[in-house]
Amino acid sequence: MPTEHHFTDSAEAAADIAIRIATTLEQAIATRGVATLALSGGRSPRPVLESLSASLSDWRKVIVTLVDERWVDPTDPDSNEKLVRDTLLQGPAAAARFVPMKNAAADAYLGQPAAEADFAALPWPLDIILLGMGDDGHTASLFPQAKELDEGLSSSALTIAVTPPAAPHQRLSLTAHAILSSRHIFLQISGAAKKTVYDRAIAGGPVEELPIRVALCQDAVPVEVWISQ
Ligand SMILES: O=C1O[C@H](COP(=O)(O)O)[C@@H](O)[C@H](O)[C@H]1O
Repeated sequence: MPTEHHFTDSAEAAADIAIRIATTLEQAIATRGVATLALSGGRSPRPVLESLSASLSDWRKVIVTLVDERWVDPTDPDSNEKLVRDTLLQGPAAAARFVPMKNAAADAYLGQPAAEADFAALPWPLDIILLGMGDDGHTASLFPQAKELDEGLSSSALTIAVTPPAAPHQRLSLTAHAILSSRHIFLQISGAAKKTVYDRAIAGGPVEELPIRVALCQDAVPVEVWISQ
């Protein structure tokens, strides 16, 4: 079962996640000389990333990457890379090494092999995977009812190209295998709608129905969840 942290205020939750990420990265650097952090996109992580940027003094030994990406130009407002560059990778945090998911290929399916090679070159297991969750129970870009979902749940690859059934843009996503090849999974849940989905997910059931169960219904990797209004 995940360890839950409850907050009434989402800003306080975001600040607490940032502190927890920073201390975990510092421990990883002290132990292994390098720390790795894979971030989700969307709306939820913005305050975490803004707070985290100033929470660590030395970013030079940190590798930052993504959990998923929309196959759009990195200047597009929907780009998760843009979110991370605009929020986290500012000031001293610009010294971190950022590994993008998006490359120059024309679409996510054509780009997946090069992205897979980039991700295979990272030092696994990653130290932290920060997950979000959509109101449909998707995490990363493992969407319920996507035609690639079974492969995303069972593949031994690290990455998969995905066409979301009801969301814009082709995606590249970490697979379930990659998500569970991490030392820590942190999950951010804010708002009543997501809390309802989260409660359904931890009650058990098929992972295909609510893919966030990949992270919640397993014992291999410790999971911490920050829940706020
Ligand atoms: O499309 C995505 O959605 C989820 C949830 O995003 P949010 O805007 O509801 O916070 C996110 O975790 C994922 O990385 C993103 O690409």
